[in-house]
Amino acid sequence: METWFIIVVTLCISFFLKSLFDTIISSNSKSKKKLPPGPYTWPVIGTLLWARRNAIDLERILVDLKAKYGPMITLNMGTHSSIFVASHSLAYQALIKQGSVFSDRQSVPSNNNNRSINGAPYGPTWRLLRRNLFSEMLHPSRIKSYSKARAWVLDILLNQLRGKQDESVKLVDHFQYAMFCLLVLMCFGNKLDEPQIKKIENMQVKFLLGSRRFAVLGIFPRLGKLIFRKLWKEFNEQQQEQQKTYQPLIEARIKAKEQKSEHEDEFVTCYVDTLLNLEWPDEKRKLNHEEIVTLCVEFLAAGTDTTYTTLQWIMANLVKNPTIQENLYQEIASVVGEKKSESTEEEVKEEDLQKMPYLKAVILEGLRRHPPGHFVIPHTVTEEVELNGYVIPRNLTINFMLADMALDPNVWEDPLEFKPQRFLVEGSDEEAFDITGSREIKMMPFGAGRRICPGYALAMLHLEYFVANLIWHFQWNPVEGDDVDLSEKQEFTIVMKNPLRARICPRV
Ligand code: HEM
Repeated sequence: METWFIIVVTLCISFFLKSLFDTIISSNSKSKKKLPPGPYTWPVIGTLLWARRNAIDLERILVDLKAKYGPMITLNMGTHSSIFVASHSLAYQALIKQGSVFSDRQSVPSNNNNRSINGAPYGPTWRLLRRNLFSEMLHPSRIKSYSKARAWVLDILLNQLRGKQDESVKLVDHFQYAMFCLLVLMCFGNKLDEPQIKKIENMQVKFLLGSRRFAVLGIFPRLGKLIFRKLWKEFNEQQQEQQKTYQPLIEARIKAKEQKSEHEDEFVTCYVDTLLNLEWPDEKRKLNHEEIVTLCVEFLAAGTDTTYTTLQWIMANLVKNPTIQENLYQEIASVVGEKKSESTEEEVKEEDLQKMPYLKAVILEGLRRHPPGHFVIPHTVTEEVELNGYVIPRNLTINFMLADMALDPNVWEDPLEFKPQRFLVEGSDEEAFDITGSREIKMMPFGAGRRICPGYALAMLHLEYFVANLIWHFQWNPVEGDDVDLSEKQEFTIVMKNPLRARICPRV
């Protein structure tokens, strides 16, 4: 018999058994309550159909299903079933009120026991790694210690853009390069040259684009190694390439730390330093270099793509809406004055950003209208639990439709419009918008609750700093005859289908 035929039959049988197993587990749940409603999907056919869909298709289907079934929907996607939540108040009940139950993760394909922050189950490994990132690298004082690094990267970006003044520039490439320069420095403590940054950029982008295909390896970890041999090989090769690239940077950092006393004033702690100090309490040993590389890959992936994608969406809206751009420029100029010379070293300083409520409103509106991820990373529950009268079993993933929530006309007036002023509370002492959702969830571009993005404050700072400076240094105009197109496309995040091009004109 042909090998491919055996593989297809094995695959179909295993998917069928897995679906059956899920159904049995769900129907055997301790509670007599039902799963949230949803359409019936044939196990094998369903698998083949779902395999072809991306997040944008999935979201469109879910929006239609929401109209029919309500704000909680169960979808059998062939290989697994998932529950989707499309309501602010239910997201609040789950992620904030019952946060400890709703913060687990399903295991993903991994050679390292899920020892990354986003992949680790809710427990001691996750707590250790997340606390290290949050209290070491993302502590406000550490974030501040990188202000010189941000000024260095801004200078690189402004010089690149000045060189392109009369062209219609494809901006996202420059935003991407800038974010990599910054995050690589924060990660490895070293200002790398352009070819090195480009190499890392390409490797990380390849890894992120592959991650959707690699997800299938986690569904049947053992059988998957046999069935998807080529994919496993590719996955392993990518991991080896990462090791080969990052290992020398880690070693260089260890050396630099040994010589630290010679350059004490210039020494700023980087992510690798914090990881080299960390110890697994259960095994009483330090992290090995392979484990450190995994965490560096995560740091770069989480901190670059999301931010430069959002930066592009925000700048696109400012090109499309000249009045909003002008209002923003007026606010910036009222705080720091007009730009006086051509120098790219002049900057809107970080401490000035606090005095710019309209800038903050522009960034929040960008995150509402164009969150880079339309769903959170799938959660699971630590124990079977009920939500809104339905059962959430342990073996199913639960996801939150954050982009859809941000367009709910019951919460947001004219939800499709880009209106930063909706975030301004004029003449009121009311606190600024709470992006963490700890009091109420109206939108959640960073997630909410215990798994909320730990990098949200850093991301907000990066967006505010770069948008303010890009608007203060240049006027941004549409390219003649080329209307800014806000259509979406899925890559790792949801990006502009037709990347932004603009004519940029220095203010001085
Ligand atoms: C505009 C920028 C960003 C957006 C919109 C964003 C959004 C998100 C979202 C939606 C999640 C999933 C939350 C969940 O599963 O419930 C997440 C997780 C995460 N993000 Fe971000 N993020 C951004 C920037 C960053 C930055 C700058 C870093 C760090 C340098 C970072 C590190 C992480 C990590 C480590 C996780 C996993 C958290 C966990 O599982 O406990 N992110 N982010």
